[in-house]
Amino acid sequence: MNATVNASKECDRDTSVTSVIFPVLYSILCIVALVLNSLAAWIFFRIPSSTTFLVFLKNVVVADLLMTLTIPIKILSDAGVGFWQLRAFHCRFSAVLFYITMYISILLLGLISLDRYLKIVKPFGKCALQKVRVGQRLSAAIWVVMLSLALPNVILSNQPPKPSGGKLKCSSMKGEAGKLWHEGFNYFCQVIFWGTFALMVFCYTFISKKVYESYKTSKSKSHAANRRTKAKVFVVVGVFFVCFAPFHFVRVPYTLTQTRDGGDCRAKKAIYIAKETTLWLSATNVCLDPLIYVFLCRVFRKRLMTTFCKDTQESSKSSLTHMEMSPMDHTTRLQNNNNKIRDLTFRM
Ligand SMILES: Nc1ncnc2c1ncn2[C@@H]1O[C@H](COP(=O)(O)OP(=O)(O)O)[C@@H](O)[C@H]1O
Repeated sequence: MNATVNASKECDRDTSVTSVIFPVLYSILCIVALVLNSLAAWIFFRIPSSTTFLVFLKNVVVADLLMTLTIPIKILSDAGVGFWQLRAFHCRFSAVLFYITMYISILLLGLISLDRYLKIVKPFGKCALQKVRVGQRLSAAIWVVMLSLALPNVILSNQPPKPSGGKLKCSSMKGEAGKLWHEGFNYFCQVIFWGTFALMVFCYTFISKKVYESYKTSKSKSHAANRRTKAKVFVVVGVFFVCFAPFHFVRVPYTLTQTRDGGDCRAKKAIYIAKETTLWLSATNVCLDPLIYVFLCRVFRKRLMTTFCKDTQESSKSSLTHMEMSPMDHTTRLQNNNNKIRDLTFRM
């Protein structure tokens, strides 16, 4: 670790392009995310938390809203507007909140896929993880653990800021211990992302297999419907992978440029641009999550429709107490195990 401190002092970042492009991209993202997530929050907090699924979705909305609120500070700090103190505030507090809410969302999206999987394996909710209380405690534990683990990133960013080449590097505010924690915590976050991705692939592959089997045994001729269901299942994993994977490929080499000495300056600059680009891509997830609510959560969809089209008010009432299942579905599920699987998956 003796090679860690003052890693890239002599290699200044070229921010002539990034200080224009990223503020514009983040501004668009922030406006869209604010509208979509405020609407999602407004709808969700009028729906009682009757299932673990709703508990997790509500927590994702809160994490996404918090992440969205940190974006204006990133925009100003990237654009070089304001004093270097604003950049220091971004490095010490705002960026940490940005990252940590991103990982809280990732963990919750993993729990949502597990919840969907359990809904098929144990449709009558016998598993502890399917209890609302357990879901609430688990969500609270994720917030407490993640915020506590990120706290040293705040506390150990305690060195006097040394702006270089006009833009302060966040790692320059960290001492040896700060850089060590920063690097270690980034490895931990890699485990969170790849672990969650593996869990999602497992759960959604199982779900899609069950859907396929249910179509086969029910001798459904509707290949188009089968394909649609499979597409629905994989859109969730696909969106997750496309948004987050590029950033996680780049993050480790980038972190090493922050914590280790040496290395080619041009390569470091390229990795910085790659990190900023892929980070923006990850941040787009705050806009895509509300689309997943519409896509996965029938009660959310119904509420949305009652809000905007009065005609559907009556039909929605019945579904509010039985999230994802109408009384008709109950009967069908009891009568036919194959239909049950298909019904559940359609309602993801
Ligand atoms: N996964 C993470 N979780 C929490 N905080 C993080 C994470 N990654 C980086 N940070 C913190 O966010 C701040 C900005 O980090 P980073 O984006 O790497 O710096 P820079 O903006 O100079 O490229 C730092 O204080 C860092 O410790």
